[in-house]
Amino acid sequence: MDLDSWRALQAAQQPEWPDPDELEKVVAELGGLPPLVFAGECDQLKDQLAAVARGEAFVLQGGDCAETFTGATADNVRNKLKTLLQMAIVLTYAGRVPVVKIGRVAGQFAKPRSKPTEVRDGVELPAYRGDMVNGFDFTPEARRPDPWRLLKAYHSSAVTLNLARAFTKGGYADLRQVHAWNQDFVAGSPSGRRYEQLAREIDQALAFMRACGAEPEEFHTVEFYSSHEALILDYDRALTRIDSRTGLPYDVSAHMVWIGERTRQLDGAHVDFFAKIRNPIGVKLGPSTTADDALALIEKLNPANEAGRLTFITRFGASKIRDLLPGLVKEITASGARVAWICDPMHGNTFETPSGHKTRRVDDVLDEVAGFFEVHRALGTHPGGIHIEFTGDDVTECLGGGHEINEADLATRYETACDPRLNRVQSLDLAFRVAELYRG
Ligand SMILES: O=C[C@H](O)[C@H](O)COP(=O)(O)O
Ligand SMILES: C=C(OP(=O)(O)O)C(=O)O
Repeated sequence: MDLDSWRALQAAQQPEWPDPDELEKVVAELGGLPPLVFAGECDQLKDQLAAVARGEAFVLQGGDCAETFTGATADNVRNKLKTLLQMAIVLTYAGRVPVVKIGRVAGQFAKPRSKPTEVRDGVELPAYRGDMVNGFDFTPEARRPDPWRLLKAYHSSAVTLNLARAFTKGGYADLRQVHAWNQDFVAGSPSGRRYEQLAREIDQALAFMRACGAEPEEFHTVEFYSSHEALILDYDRALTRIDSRTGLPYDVSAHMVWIGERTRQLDGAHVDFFAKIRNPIGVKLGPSTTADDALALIEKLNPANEAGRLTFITRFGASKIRDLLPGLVKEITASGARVAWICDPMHGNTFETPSGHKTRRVDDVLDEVAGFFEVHRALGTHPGGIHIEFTGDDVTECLGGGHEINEADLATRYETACDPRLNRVQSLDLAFRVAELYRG
């Protein structure tokens, strides 16, 4: 199998590295570094995603739009996990469904952009493409792509994943901590109070289980998986290893990787590379996707029709999902293809305010999710999960939600390096809404 056949194809959204020799050195170094995840863990996630495709579990996938090197701190990682755990417990308890927890973490350092350059006050510089490629500051030095950043992305991913593993396996994710996840600014919000009630019910259920002598391992730790958009192919190729058990290639930079809306060209480099690796993979599908496009992607990426291998992450926008999703789901279901369907209610709902802030309305996010459930319920197919951009902090990047953030508030704590994220209260609101939709 030629793992490098993608090199002969058109690869969209790649940086123009100024010095190919430097890139070669970095890639050689990355190639000798240990895996961040094990192939067996990727297989385990694939099995869980197969359950999602069968309608037996639900995916909660989320994290920053763009992770940053300076953001890889204990507080940040803990706050993100706390949010994810709170959302997952709401979905599990109120939605009555097993939740597969996947972070957009430990590798989400590269961004596709609509325009290759950015202009400010008449000065034009390369667009920021994520910390893996260049710096956020608007200076020629920062915006120059630097291949040594690939190595920094690896180390930052390792640090983040190490923390995430420690938090999820070392007691923090224990169900007895269910109240601790609800502290600070989130606790006083309506969803925070609703959560507290739910946590009390969980306490009682746990006490009852303990009294019965039952205390399964699952109550003390959670399975948590990493994922990112595998955009910069030099990075993901350098971290692809042959699994000693099976002799098959896995991208060991994350458990799951996905192809973005801007790089899913059927004859492009990304699809070719993804066809070779054995991880569970996702493909983002935007409003221009036809059923034929999706069927051709299935043929290339999952010819064996293995459940759990391929997840479609739709991101149509609230105003389009009810018109565009049914045709796609109908034809793909009729073809017999086994895919999991996940809704990304963020990327089709972005707009810019007159103040120049990229934002999203929480109402649009909720509406797209509602549309996703309506379409799948009407067709008898499984609404398999959500894919969101969120943070564990009290940021003001999306409009509306529990604390009613309005346009004038956006500048207060607008901290994203790329697209606007839900804050923790908004994320919790969403989790309650999704749980209702799931049970309904
Ligand atoms: O996160 C997604 C994309 O990278 C992002 O939406 C592109 O943003 P842009 O239109 O500002 O380039
Ligand atoms: C770029 C992203 O999304 P999309 O490919 O759907 O635009 C993303 O999820 O970061």
